Amino acid sequence: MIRRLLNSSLIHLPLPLPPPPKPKPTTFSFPLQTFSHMGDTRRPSPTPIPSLQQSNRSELLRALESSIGSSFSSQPLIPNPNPLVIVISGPSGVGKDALITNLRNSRPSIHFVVTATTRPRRPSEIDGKDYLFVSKDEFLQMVDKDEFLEYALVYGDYKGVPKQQIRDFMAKGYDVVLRVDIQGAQTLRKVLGKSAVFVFLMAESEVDMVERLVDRNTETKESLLVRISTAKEEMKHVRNFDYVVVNAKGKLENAVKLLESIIDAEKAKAPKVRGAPANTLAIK
Ligand SMILES: Nc1ncnc2c1ncn2[C@@H]1O[C@H](COP(=O)(O)OP(=O)(O)OP(=O)(O)O)[C@@H](O)[C@H]1O
Repeated sequence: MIRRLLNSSLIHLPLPLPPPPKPKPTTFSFPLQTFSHMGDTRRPSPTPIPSLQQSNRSELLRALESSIGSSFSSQPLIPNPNPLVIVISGPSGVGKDALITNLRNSRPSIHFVVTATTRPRRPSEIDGKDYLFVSKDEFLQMVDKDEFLEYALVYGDYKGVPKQQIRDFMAKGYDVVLRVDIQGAQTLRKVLGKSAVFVFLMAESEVDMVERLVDRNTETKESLLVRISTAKEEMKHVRNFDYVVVNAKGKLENAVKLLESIIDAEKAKAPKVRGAPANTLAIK
């Protein structure tokens, strides 16, 4: 079974894929000579600057270039930002899957990493799209082959983030979103540090969170109790995250919008602000 899985390529990618972002320019040019030659007697006398209103545009630009002492580059002043890794986590039942399903629709250019899991597939889920459903033996063989960036035993089932998918998509310039439980987020923080963006998703109140789990109708009484008591404990980890998104009852779209704003703001950060550029992540 595991051989079939590996031979048929571990990564079941959602197709068709949107076009990847445009590749970055390889050079970054900036007019460095600006005023450094002022007073240099060897410099040829600058072309007189014609009237700003009446002159022809290219004539004016040539005269300005000549006065400045360098030509104006049409390359972007700031190269395209590096691909971003966004880690979405939060207690059970807060709406992580629901949020990601909605984000998928609004941001088709993001790659959503398909987590491998040994838990049974829920009726609404599609193998290879929502999760990669594997047996326990298959999962453990993948562990032996060091195929996971992070994996954990969550409520009796294994879940793991396949490395190769992240490498492949980041190499093509895609931003990637990972969905992990709280222990997974802690491990990923150690592996990725500040080069990934960690988002903690929470419900507005405990009662909302419990109601969502009950209404989802996927748990036994026992597993419901474990999830609820774990969730209370997990709320303490919120301070280790970069952002908190509250998924208020009936307002999933607001949570999606906030997450999109976070992604946009992270992409717009000045290059020096973030730590190591995300696409230089050492995923071994
Ligand atoms: N804002 C919301 N208001 C009401 N119900 C919601 C909201 N967001 C999600 N839900 C519902 O809450 C239930 C739990 O959501 P979901 O399965 O996405 O949680 P999860 O965090 O992925 O849980 P788990 O970690 O256990 O897989 C689902 O039935 C989902 O449709």
